[in-house]
Amino acid sequence: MLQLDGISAGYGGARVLRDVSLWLPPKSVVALLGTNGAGKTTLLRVASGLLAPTSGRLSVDGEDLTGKRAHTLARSGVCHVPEGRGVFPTLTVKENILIQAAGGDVGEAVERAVSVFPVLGQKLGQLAGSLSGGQQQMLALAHAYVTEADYVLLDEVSMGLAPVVVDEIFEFLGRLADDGRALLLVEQYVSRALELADYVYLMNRGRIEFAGEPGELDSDRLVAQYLGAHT
Ligand SMILES: Nc1ncnc2c1ncn2[C@@H]1O[C@H](COP(=O)(O)OP(=O)(O)OP(=O)(O)O)[C@@H](O)[C@H]1O
Repeated sequence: MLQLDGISAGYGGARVLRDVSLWLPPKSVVALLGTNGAGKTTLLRVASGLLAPTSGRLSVDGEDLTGKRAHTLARSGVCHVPEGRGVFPTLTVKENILIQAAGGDVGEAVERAVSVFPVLGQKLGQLAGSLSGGQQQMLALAHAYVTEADYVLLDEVSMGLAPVVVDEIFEFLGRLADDGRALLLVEQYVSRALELADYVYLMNRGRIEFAGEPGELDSDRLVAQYLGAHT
């Protein structure tokens, strides 16, 4: 279990998260939804060790990792696919995969990445920055599969992509979930996220305002209060 208990965090003097608790059980899919600026990205950053909380506790499989850096969280099985294109644009696709593999077998890593997104196999020597937006996102997402992370944090990975690419990405997320990875999904395509999710948290102004199963959510209220047009 990836567990955040009573987390407060922010940037400089600005407090963003206020006493947030969220649990991501193994092999589950949890959706984290909320308005722009609610603190979803900040929560993922705390969960992956990119931002130290000012109070509260972060643990993975029972081990207290509060205040530990991102590489320690990565070693404990946490993979963060960040907002935007999480690739190194001036490195080739193959070099990006090599970095994702973090010292593992490169040939095997390339094979795994290409098995989930075959198009990457034709682009291995190309600079990641020259790929289309969708292909860059596929490369970023391949990280989760290549590293065999148990807990995958996904920050709006379908943002700004063509519908056909969004379909492919959701298919991949379903495959990751079937593969037994736990997914924490921050997503603007709410209904698609809820189709995959076992559990959902709604966040507003740095606090969790609802936690429960998707079936318990009143979808009209959800759309009106939190989300705007992307359903
Ligand atoms: N690096 C930063 N320095 C200072 N303030 C920040 C920083 N990153 C985010 N914030 C502020 O923290 C608050 C929460 O931002 P965050 O990105 O976590 O929200 P979010 O729910 O992910 O929103 P969005 O859907 O717009 O990405 C916002 O008020 C934002 O302006």
